[in-house]
Amino acid sequence: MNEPYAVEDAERGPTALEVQGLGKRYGQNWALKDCSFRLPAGRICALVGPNGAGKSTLMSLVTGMVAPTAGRAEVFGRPLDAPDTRARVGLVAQDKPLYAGFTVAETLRLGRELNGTWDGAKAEEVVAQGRIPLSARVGSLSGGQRTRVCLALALGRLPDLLVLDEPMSDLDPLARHQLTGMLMAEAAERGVTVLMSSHVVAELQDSCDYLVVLAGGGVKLAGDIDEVLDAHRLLVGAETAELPVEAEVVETRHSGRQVTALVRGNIPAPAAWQESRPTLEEVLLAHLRTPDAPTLITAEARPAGLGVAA
Ligand SMILES: Nc1ncnc2c1ncn2[C@@H]1O[C@H](COP(=O)(O)OP(=O)(O)OP(=O)(O)O)[C@@H](O)[C@H]1O
Repeated sequence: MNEPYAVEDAERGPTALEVQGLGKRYGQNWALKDCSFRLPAGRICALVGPNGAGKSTLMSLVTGMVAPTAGRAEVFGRPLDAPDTRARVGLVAQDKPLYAGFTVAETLRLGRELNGTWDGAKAEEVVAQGRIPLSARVGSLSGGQRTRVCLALALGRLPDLLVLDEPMSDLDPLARHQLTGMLMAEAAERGVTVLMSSHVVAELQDSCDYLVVLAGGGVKLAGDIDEVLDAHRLLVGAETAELPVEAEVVETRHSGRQVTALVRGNIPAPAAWQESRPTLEEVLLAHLRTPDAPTLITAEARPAGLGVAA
């Protein structure tokens, strides 16, 4: 049994993951630079960003697979090299490393032998849900079936933080639905925290309640999804309509004689504009199209080192 969460912020509750100024450079190029955010315990966090933004690099850093060039990462208040910290983290990497010559049963047995904490029934259930025979050789499995075996290995370890790099990309619709249900059950029943990357907004909308967006070399958005959406407003007006000067403009787009603006700031929309709450997809697309849009990191998502004041 793992210890209770090590860090408890009196006002913000326990923290699962905190990264501060985290960066990784390969040669002259930064794969990830100056990345700072906080992920509270028990949340299911979507990690979003354009290709090459550094999502996989961030996941490798926070699971201790790769050493940072700059900054630090803490899991449940401890550095990754502290004893037992790595054991609390489960990873399903994008390249799904498994031994092709092993059967599924042998793979799960290896999981049991390599991990102090192991729930064999849970791991077998994940495999059985996908109707994968335990006697099948891993090398003969499809990409989606291999993903499922990796998930079984990750969940069998009973991690407190589960890091999933595009886990849905090769799963069929039923398997995606099952995975979403599994993650929500793990979060509700065991308080597991999930950090999951995906390019498919619908998947994230169904399963995630927290968001981190990487773009343009840093964190652009971080926080509770509802809070992030509530901070934005979509304004639609005629080409000649002027935006309120106090509005913090994320993006404006022109189509025909109409202008659509995504803005922040709690200001009354002038009569010339029609106002609505944007969808997650509208907010994400606007930030992905506009890498220099103003950053929003909610108070809850700020690492302690940056302070909680706005
Ligand atoms: N081992 C490595 N050696 C050199 N460069 C690397 C290495 N790993 C990543 N990079 C570079 O770092 C940048 C970020 O890569 P990363 O895979 O983290 O992005 P990503 O956001 O996960 O992308 P995608 O959405 O395409 O999966 C890219 O420019 C990539 O080429």
